[in-house]
Amino acid sequence: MTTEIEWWDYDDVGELADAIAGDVQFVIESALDARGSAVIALAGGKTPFPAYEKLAQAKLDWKRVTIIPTDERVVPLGDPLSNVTGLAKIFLPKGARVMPIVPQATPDYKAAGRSADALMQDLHWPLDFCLLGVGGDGHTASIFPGPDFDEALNGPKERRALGVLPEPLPAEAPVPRVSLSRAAIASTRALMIAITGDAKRKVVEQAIKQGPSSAYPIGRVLSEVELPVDIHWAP
Ligand SMILES: O=C(O)[C@H](O)[C@@H](O)[C@H](O)[C@H](O)COP(=O)(O)O
Repeated sequence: MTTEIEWWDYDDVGELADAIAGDVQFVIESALDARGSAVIALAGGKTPFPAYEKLAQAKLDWKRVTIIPTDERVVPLGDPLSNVTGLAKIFLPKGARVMPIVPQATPDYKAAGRSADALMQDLHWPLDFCLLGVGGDGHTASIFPGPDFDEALNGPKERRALGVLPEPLPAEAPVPRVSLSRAAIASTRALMIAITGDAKRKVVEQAIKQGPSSAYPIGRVLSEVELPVDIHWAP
Protein backbone atom coordinates (compact mmCIF):
# COMPACT_ATOMS: atom_id res chain seq x y z
CA MET A 1 0.00 0.00 0.00
CA THR A 2 1.17 3.45 -0.80
CA THR A 3 2.72 5.05 2.24
CA GLU A 4 1.37 8.56 1.88
CA ILE A 5 -2.13 9.51 0.83
CA GLU A 6 -3.08 13.10 1.36
CA TRP A 7 -6.66 14.37 1.11
CA TRP A 8 -7.21 17.93 -0.08
CA ASP A 9 -10.74 19.13 0.63
CA TYR A 10 -12.34 22.13 -1.08
CA ASP A 11 -15.59 23.97 -0.47
CA ASP A 12 -16.85 23.62 -4.01
CA VAL A 13 -16.04 22.33 -7.47
CA GLY A 14 -14.69 25.72 -8.57
CA GLU A 15 -12.00 25.61 -5.88
CA LEU A 16 -11.33 21.98 -6.72
CA ALA A 17 -10.80 22.87 -10.38
CA ASP A 18 -8.45 25.77 -9.52
CA ALA A 19 -6.32 23.58 -7.27
CA ILE A 20 -6.05 20.72 -9.75
CA ALA A 21 -5.22 23.08 -12.61
CA GLY A 22 -2.48 24.75 -10.53
CA ASP A 23 -0.91 21.45 -9.49
CA VAL A 24 -0.95 19.96 -12.98
CA GLN A 25 0.55 23.13 -14.41
CA PHE A 26 3.39 22.82 -11.90
CA VAL A 27 4.01 19.18 -12.83
CA ILE A 28 4.09 20.01 -16.53
CA GLU A 29 6.46 22.94 -15.95
CA SER A 30 8.79 20.72 -13.94
CA ALA A 31 8.87 18.09 -16.69
CA LEU A 32 9.50 20.74 -19.35
CA ASP A 33 12.35 22.16 -17.27
CA ALA A 34 13.86 18.76 -16.63
CA ARG A 35 13.44 17.09 -20.00
CA GLY A 36 12.06 19.60 -22.46
CA SER A 37 8.82 17.68 -22.90
CA ALA A 38 5.96 16.27 -20.84
CA VAL A 39 3.69 13.26 -21.25
CA ILE A 40 0.59 13.17 -19.07
CA ALA A 41 -2.51 10.99 -18.80
CA LEU A 42 -5.80 12.63 -17.93
CA ALA A 43 -9.00 10.96 -16.74
CA GLY A 44 -12.14 11.05 -18.81
CA GLY A 45 -15.59 11.13 -17.29
CA LYS A 46 -16.96 14.51 -16.19
CA THR A 47 -15.45 15.57 -12.86
CA PRO A 48 -12.06 16.92 -14.00
CA PHE A 49 -13.21 18.85 -17.08
CA PRO A 50 -13.62 22.23 -15.35
CA ALA A 51 -10.01 21.81 -14.15
CA TYR A 52 -8.89 21.05 -17.70
CA GLU A 53 -10.56 24.24 -18.94
CA LYS A 54 -8.58 26.20 -16.36
CA LEU A 55 -5.35 24.35 -17.00
CA ALA A 56 -5.63 25.16 -20.71
CA GLN A 57 -5.41 28.87 -19.82
CA ALA A 58 -1.93 28.35 -18.33
CA LYS A 59 0.99 29.91 -20.15
CA LEU A 60 2.91 26.78 -21.04
CA ASP A 61 4.85 25.65 -24.06
CA TRP A 62 1.95 23.39 -25.00
CA LYS A 63 3.67 22.17 -28.18
CA ARG A 64 5.97 20.11 -25.99
CA VAL A 65 3.13 18.51 -24.03
CA THR A 66 1.59 15.18 -25.00
CA ILE A 67 -1.76 14.26 -23.47
CA ILE A 68 -3.37 10.82 -23.51
CA PRO A 69 -6.60 9.74 -21.85
CA THR A 70 -6.11 7.31 -18.93
CA ASP A 71 -8.75 5.20 -20.65
CA GLU A 72 -11.00 5.32 -23.62
CA ARG A 73 -14.42 4.06 -24.54
CA VAL A 74 -14.35 2.00 -27.74
CA VAL A 75 -16.43 4.43 -29.78
CA PRO A 76 -15.66 6.47 -32.92
CA LEU A 77 -13.70 9.70 -32.48
CA GLY A 78 -16.14 12.57 -32.09
CA ASP A 79 -18.68 10.41 -30.24
CA PRO A 80 -20.02 12.14 -27.11
CA LEU A 81 -18.62 9.22 -25.07
CA SER A 82 -15.09 9.60 -26.48
CA ASN A 83 -12.72 10.77 -23.74
CA VAL A 84 -10.01 11.94 -26.14
CA THR A 85 -12.53 14.01 -28.07
CA GLY A 86 -13.30 15.98 -24.91
CA LEU A 87 -9.59 16.45 -24.18
CA ALA A 88 -8.83 17.43 -27.77
CA LYS A 89 -11.49 20.16 -27.76
CA ILE A 90 -9.74 21.81 -24.84
CA PHE A 91 -6.05 21.21 -25.48
CA LEU A 92 -5.61 20.96 -29.28
CA PRO A 93 -6.30 24.69 -29.75
CA LYS A 94 -3.42 25.33 -27.31
CA GLY A 95 -1.04 23.35 -29.50
CA ALA A 96 -0.71 20.28 -27.28
CA ARG A 97 -0.42 16.86 -28.88
CA VAL A 98 -3.56 15.02 -27.81
CA MET A 99 -3.18 11.37 -28.71
CA PRO A 100 -6.20 9.18 -29.41
CA ILE A 101 -5.49 5.74 -27.97
CA VAL A 102 -8.42 4.22 -29.85
CA PRO A 103 -8.15 6.00 -33.21
CA GLN A 104 -10.72 3.63 -34.72
CA ALA A 105 -13.67 1.94 -33.06
CA THR A 106 -13.55 -1.81 -33.66
CA PRO A 107 -15.85 -4.59 -32.52
CA ASP A 108 -12.78 -6.41 -31.14
CA TYR A 109 -11.95 -4.53 -27.93
CA LYS A 110 -8.94 -6.74 -27.20
CA ALA A 111 -7.47 -5.75 -30.59
CA ALA A 112 -8.17 -2.10 -29.73
CA GLY A 113 -6.24 -2.62 -26.50
CA ARG A 114 -3.27 -4.17 -28.30
CA SER A 115 -3.16 -1.27 -30.77
CA ALA A 116 -3.28 1.24 -27.91
CA ASP A 117 -0.42 -0.57 -26.20
CA ALA A 118 1.60 -0.42 -29.42
CA LEU A 119 0.88 3.31 -29.84
CA MET A 120 2.14 3.94 -26.34
CA GLN A 121 5.57 2.53 -27.16
CA ASP A 122 6.23 5.79 -28.99
CA LEU A 123 5.79 7.85 -25.83
CA HIS A 124 8.39 8.69 -23.22
CA TRP A 125 7.87 6.43 -20.15
CA PRO A 126 7.19 6.53 -17.31
CA LEU A 127 4.43 9.12 -17.58
CA ASP A 128 5.24 12.45 -15.94
CA PHE A 129 1.78 12.57 -14.42
CA CYS A 130 -1.50 10.70 -14.22
CA LEU A 131 -4.82 12.07 -13.04
CA LEU A 132 -7.34 9.40 -12.11
CA GLY A 133 -11.09 9.68 -11.63
CA VAL A 134 -13.08 7.15 -9.65
CA GLY A 135 -16.55 5.84 -10.47
CA GLY A 136 -19.25 5.35 -7.86
CA ASP A 137 -18.61 1.60 -8.21
CA GLY A 138 -14.91 2.05 -7.36
CA HIS A 139 -13.52 1.67 -10.90
CA THR A 140 -10.64 3.85 -11.93
CA ALA A 141 -9.37 4.57 -15.45
CA SER A 142 -11.27 1.70 -17.11
CA ILE A 143 -10.16 -0.99 -14.70
CA PHE A 144 -13.41 -2.79 -13.94
CA PRO A 145 -14.43 -6.17 -12.58
CA GLY A 146 -15.04 -8.56 -15.46
CA PRO A 147 -13.11 -10.94 -17.71
CA ASP A 148 -10.11 -8.59 -18.07
CA PHE A 149 -9.78 -7.52 -14.42
CA ASP A 150 -6.86 -9.81 -13.62
CA GLU A 151 -5.01 -8.87 -16.80
CA ALA A 152 -5.45 -5.16 -16.02
CA LEU A 153 -4.07 -5.67 -12.51
CA ASN A 154 -1.51 -8.39 -13.01
CA GLY A 155 -0.58 -8.48 -16.69
CA PRO A 156 3.05 -8.22 -17.77
CA LYS A 157 4.67 -5.06 -16.37
CA GLU A 158 5.52 -3.83 -19.85
CA ARG A 159 1.87 -3.93 -20.98
CA ARG A 160 0.71 -0.34 -20.68
CA ALA A 161 -2.76 -0.60 -22.15
CA LEU A 162 -5.33 -3.31 -22.70
CA GLY A 163 -8.90 -3.89 -23.80
CA VAL A 164 -11.44 -4.21 -21.01
CA LEU A 165 -15.05 -5.35 -20.99
CA PRO A 166 -16.66 -4.01 -17.80
CA GLU A 167 -19.04 -6.42 -16.11
CA PRO A 168 -21.63 -5.11 -15.58
CA LEU A 169 -21.40 -2.39 -18.23
CA PRO A 170 -21.61 1.00 -16.49
CA ALA A 171 -24.86 2.83 -17.19
CA GLU A 172 -23.19 6.16 -18.05
CA ALA A 173 -21.12 4.63 -20.86
CA PRO A 174 -22.14 1.02 -21.53
CA VAL A 175 -19.35 0.12 -23.97
CA PRO A 176 -16.05 -1.81 -23.95
CA ARG A 177 -12.98 0.20 -22.99
CA VAL A 178 -9.26 0.49 -23.40
CA SER A 179 -7.42 1.32 -20.21
CA LEU A 180 -3.98 1.98 -18.87
CA SER A 181 -2.90 -1.07 -16.88
CA ARG A 182 -2.24 -0.94 -13.16
CA ALA A 183 1.50 -1.27 -13.89
CA ALA A 184 1.43 1.75 -16.21
CA ILE A 185 -0.45 3.81 -13.65
CA ALA A 186 1.76 2.70 -10.77
CA SER A 187 4.90 3.69 -12.68
CA THR A 188 3.89 7.32 -13.19
CA ARG A 189 6.11 10.02 -11.65
CA ALA A 190 3.18 11.82 -10.02
CA LEU A 191 -0.35 10.62 -9.33
CA MET A 192 -3.46 12.55 -8.43
CA ILE A 193 -7.07 11.53 -7.88
CA ALA A 194 -9.99 13.91 -8.35
CA ILE A 195 -13.43 13.06 -7.00
CA THR A 196 -16.58 14.77 -5.82
CA GLY A 197 -19.38 13.81 -3.44
CA ASP A 198 -19.68 11.92 -0.17
CA ALA A 199 -20.50 8.58 -1.79
CA LYS A 200 -17.28 8.44 -3.83
CA ARG A 201 -15.28 9.62 -0.84
CA LYS A 202 -16.61 6.71 1.22
CA VAL A 203 -15.78 4.26 -1.55
CA VAL A 204 -12.21 5.55 -1.81
CA GLU A 205 -11.72 5.60 1.97
CA GLN A 206 -12.98 2.05 2.24
CA ALA A 207 -10.86 0.92 -0.71
CA ILE A 208 -7.74 2.39 0.91
CA LYS A 209 -8.55 0.65 4.20
CA GLN A 210 -9.06 -2.67 2.44
CA GLY A 211 -5.76 -2.40 0.55
CA PRO A 212 -4.63 -5.20 -1.76
CA SER A 213 -7.67 -7.35 -0.93
CA SER A 214 -10.14 -4.62 -1.90
CA ALA A 215 -12.85 -5.56 -4.36
CA TYR A 216 -12.72 -1.97 -5.61
CA PRO A 217 -10.37 -1.40 -8.56
CA ILE A 218 -9.17 1.87 -7.01
CA GLY A 219 -8.13 -0.05 -3.89
CA ARG A 220 -6.23 -2.57 -5.97
CA VAL A 221 -4.47 0.17 -7.93
CA LEU A 222 -3.50 2.21 -4.89
CA SER A 223 -2.16 -0.89 -3.18
CA GLU A 224 0.56 -1.08 -5.85
CA VAL A 225 1.46 2.58 -5.93
CA GLU A 226 4.56 3.51 -4.00
CA LEU A 227 4.69 7.25 -4.52
CA PRO A 228 2.70 9.78 -2.47
CA VAL A 229 -0.81 10.34 -3.82
CA ASP A 230 -2.91 13.49 -3.54
CA ILE A 231 -6.67 13.03 -3.49
CA HIS A 232 -8.55 16.21 -4.33
CA TRP A 233 -12.15 16.25 -3.17
CA ALA A 234 -15.11 18.60 -3.16
CA PRO A 235 -18.71 17.93 -2.08
O1 LIG B 1 -13.76 6.96 -19.14
C1 LIG B 1 -14.09 6.92 -17.98
O2 LIG B 1 -15.19 6.50 -17.62
C2 LIG B 1 -13.16 7.45 -16.95
O3 LIG B 1 -11.92 7.83 -17.26
C3 LIG B 1 -13.48 6.96 -15.58
O4 LIG B 1 -12.49 6.28 -14.91
C4 LIG B 1 -13.97 8.17 -14.80
O5 LIG B 1 -12.91 8.90 -14.31
C5 LIG B 1 -14.89 7.77 -13.69
O6 LIG B 1 -15.93 6.99 -14.24
C6 LIG B 1 -15.48 8.95 -12.99
O7 LIG B 1 -16.26 9.65 -13.89
P1 LIG B 1 -17.04 10.96 -13.51
O8 LIG B 1 -16.01 11.97 -13.23
O9 LIG B 1 -17.85 11.29 -14.73
O10 LIG B 1 -17.87 10.60 -12.33
